[in-house]
Amino acid sequence: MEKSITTYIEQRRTIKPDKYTGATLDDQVIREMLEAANWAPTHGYTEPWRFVIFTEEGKEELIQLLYKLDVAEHGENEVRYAKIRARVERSSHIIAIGMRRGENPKIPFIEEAQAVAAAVQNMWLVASGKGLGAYWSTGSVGYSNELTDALGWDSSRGDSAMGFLYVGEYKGEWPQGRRISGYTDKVRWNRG
Ligand SMILES: Cc1cc2nc3c(=O)[nH]c(=O)nc-3n(C[C@H](O)[C@H](O)[C@H](O)COP(=O)(O)O)c2cc1C
Repeated sequence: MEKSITTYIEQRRTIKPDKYTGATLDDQVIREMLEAANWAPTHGYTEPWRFVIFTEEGKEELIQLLYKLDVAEHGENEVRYAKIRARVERSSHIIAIGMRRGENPKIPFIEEAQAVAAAVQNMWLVASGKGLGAYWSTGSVGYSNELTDALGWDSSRGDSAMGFLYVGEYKGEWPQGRRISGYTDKVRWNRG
């Protein structure tokens, strides 16, 4: 039987790079994810999501960039360097996520950020639906001006990086999801 959309949503999972096989996926699956991202909703067709895809030799550049930002915050640290390297190397593609501010001043920052999050969710659903590992990491530098500008966006005009979606092949058992409470604890109905 075909899976329903709610099942895809419930089975979307965070799977971190230490669980990936290390194999390189065909770019085609990433293109499908990006196509899904581009169908996210926006207020005023601003379509603010931007992505930089690091794969193959590009991963080395990302390791150096992430470590440079990490050193600025924590100083030189070999253990941290090894963690950054392993996370990137185990991944097949790492999608740097950005929000590019539109020209319409009536659209507030929060709406552009929400649109980007919707785009990431779309990508993530496609990845999980294909049984791939995916992990959205923001960490301490995920929104920084330094990262934003290093990725080719412009923090001075309000653009912002929004972390990374790590993607990789996963062969393990599909993880169980967990929620602290059901939706009924977060919802109030009003029928007048
Ligand atoms: C905007 C955003 C940023 C996140 N950043 C991190 C992060 O920096 N580190 C981390 O371990 N998990 C991060 N996560 C993943 C969450 O921890 C994860 O989604 C949560 O544990 C629920 O698991 P699930 O995605 O399998 O439902 C982030 C998730 C979102 C939505």
